[in-house]
Amino acid sequence: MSVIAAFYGGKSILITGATGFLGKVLMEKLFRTSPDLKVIYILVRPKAGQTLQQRVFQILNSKLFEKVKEVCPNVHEKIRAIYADLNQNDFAISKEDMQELLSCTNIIFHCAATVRFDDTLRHAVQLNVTATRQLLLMASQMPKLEAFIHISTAYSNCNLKHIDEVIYPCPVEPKKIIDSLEWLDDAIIEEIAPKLIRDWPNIYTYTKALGEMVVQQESRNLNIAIIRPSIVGATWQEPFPGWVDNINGPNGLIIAAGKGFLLAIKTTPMAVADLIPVDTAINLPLAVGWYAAVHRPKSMLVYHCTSGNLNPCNWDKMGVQVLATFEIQIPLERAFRRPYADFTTSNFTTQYWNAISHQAPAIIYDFYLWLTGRKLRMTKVMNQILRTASMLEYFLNRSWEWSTYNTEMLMSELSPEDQRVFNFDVRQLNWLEYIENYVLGVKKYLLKEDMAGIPEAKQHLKRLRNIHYLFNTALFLIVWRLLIARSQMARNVWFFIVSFCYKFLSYFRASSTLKV
Ligand SMILES: CCCCCCCCCCCCCCCCCCCCCCCCCC(=O)SCCNC(=O)CCNC(=O)[C@H](O)C(C)(C)COP(=O)(O)OP(=O)(O)OC[C@H]1O[C@@H](n2cnc3c(N)ncnc32)[C@H](O)[C@@H]1OP(=O)(O)O
Ligand SMILES: NC(=O)C1=CN([C@@H]2O[C@H](COP(=O)(O)OP(=O)(O)OC[C@H]3O[C@@H](n4cnc5c(N)ncnc54)[C@H](OP(=O)(O)O)[C@@H]3O)[C@@H](O)[C@H]2O)C=CC1
Repeated sequence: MSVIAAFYGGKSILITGATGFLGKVLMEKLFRTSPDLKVIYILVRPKAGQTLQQRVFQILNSKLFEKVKEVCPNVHEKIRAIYADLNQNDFAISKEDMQELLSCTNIIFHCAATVRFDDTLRHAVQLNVTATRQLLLMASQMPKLEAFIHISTAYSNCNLKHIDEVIYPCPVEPKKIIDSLEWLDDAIIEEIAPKLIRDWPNIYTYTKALGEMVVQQESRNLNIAIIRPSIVGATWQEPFPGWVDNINGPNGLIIAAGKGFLLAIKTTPMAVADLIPVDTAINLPLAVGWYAAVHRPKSMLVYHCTSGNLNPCNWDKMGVQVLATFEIQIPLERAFRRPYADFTTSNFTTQYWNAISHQAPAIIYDFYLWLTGRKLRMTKVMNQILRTASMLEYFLNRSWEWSTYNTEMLMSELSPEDQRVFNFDVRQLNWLEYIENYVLGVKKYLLKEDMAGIPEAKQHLKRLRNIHYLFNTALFLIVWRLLIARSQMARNVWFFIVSFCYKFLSYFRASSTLKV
């Protein structure tokens, strides 16, 4: 029997960000392994025309929750969606709901955040810093609270090369930033943002670092732990391999490569691709929640949830495997070109590829759409992909060392059964198999493509390959013909090649005649 699963039995658990990528997987695992838990409170806002109930209904009826419904048939009764907007004072939670949360909650998993790299400083501070402070204030009024687990990111200190499992101070106090945002207007805030974030690559990582500082400063006598996952990817094993449902992190680029939109990207091939499967990234907080509540460590512990130092994989290996899977086994439907990718570290080559292989074909394709009276779209899609690629460049061209002392220590504290049920040992991960399942998951669960369409997609790739060869041959012949017409040197080379071939063939024919 799993000690951790038993620990969550009968508990009231509060999750923020439960409608997000990590939040959904966390909720699924809790219901599947501890179906006897009392209730999961989730703080949700209405979105895209859907009420809270519709959002919860959609999540519970998704493929991800299929196994949960078998193990925990009354899952609908155990989930309590509470209206909340983390951008508002007191999260806009009603008095009655607030009372219930304060008096009943045993464990908090704080996953909500804005993960956009290009968010405004005001919004990112509000969500990643102020809301965290507000939640800690709420937590301090919860008499039954046993543990508060804060999900941060391994890149919150990506301005450093070696990162330990400690909280590093930010140059400016979070409180000062929160206070000044109250009276500064948006234009000024955006002007000072680059000066504030200094050597952080974007507002997201900077505000996550501020969020950690707030957790440290406002921890009072709470039992808190911080988890820092690196780049979170599709599920490895649970509830089934390859599940993924958003275009963040690598997902958008994987699609762009598979569809043949993206043929090159500025990447250091040997840099470590520090991916972590989402099921691993939630098993660790679940184990930490148990450990913090039961063992009550004297100080707040930080846990790195990374793969680089235990089971490294580089971008080259990852890129090659992604492309091979698309090309040979699981092509995407209606690809624009054959999946192919070049890794370049030079700015000049990147600009060249962007102009010749990305923007020019997009413009030509849009011209064709215009001629045939259809809506232009390729240039917009291509610009979006190139913008995303340039935002991710920072992470594709650097490697970090994260120490994992606390994570490994926790691993050794678990019983063999818990090590199996709440596995976060990435040393057991087979990258090639994982990437294959990941690519399959992108096709099946993210793009919702039918597997029955694979033969047709393969035929389409074959046609694209033939068009590619035909196009290259025609281009070569045209260029060569023009060169011969205009340059004496080209004519000499041509003459040399033809006479060499002729001599070689004559010699070959003569020697075979002699043998007879
Ligand atoms: C060898 C490799 C070389 C490869 C060679 C070539 C390829 C070879 C193969 C590939 C190799 C494999 C690895 C690849 C490298 C991975 C690197 C990963 C590094 C990650 C580091 C992360 C570190 C930190 C980790 C963390 O700690 S945390 C999380 C990280 N955070 C993020 O990852 C957010 C980033 N992104 C943004 O910040 C925003 O995305 C932004 C970018 C500003 C754009 O923003 P924008 O242009 O506005 O575009 P979007 O709004 O995003 O959407 C755009 C459109 O897609 C639509 N759409 C949104 N959803 C969906 C959805 N489900 N389904 C369908 N559509 C959707 C949306 O409707 C909109 O369509 P529309 O409405 O325009 O028609
Ligand atoms: N994905 C990754 O690669 C990594 C993620 N992390 C961290 O993990 C955590 C979860 O990330 P992930 O699941 O990927 O992010 P998502 O963007 O998928 O989910 C974010 C969650 O926060 C909620 N949220 C955002 N704004 C509000 C608001 N104003 N009020 C209420 N809820 C809000 C969203 O709700 P709604 O659905 O309504 O928008 C959603 O549930 C974050 O803290 C992130 O920093 C760390 C490392 C890597």
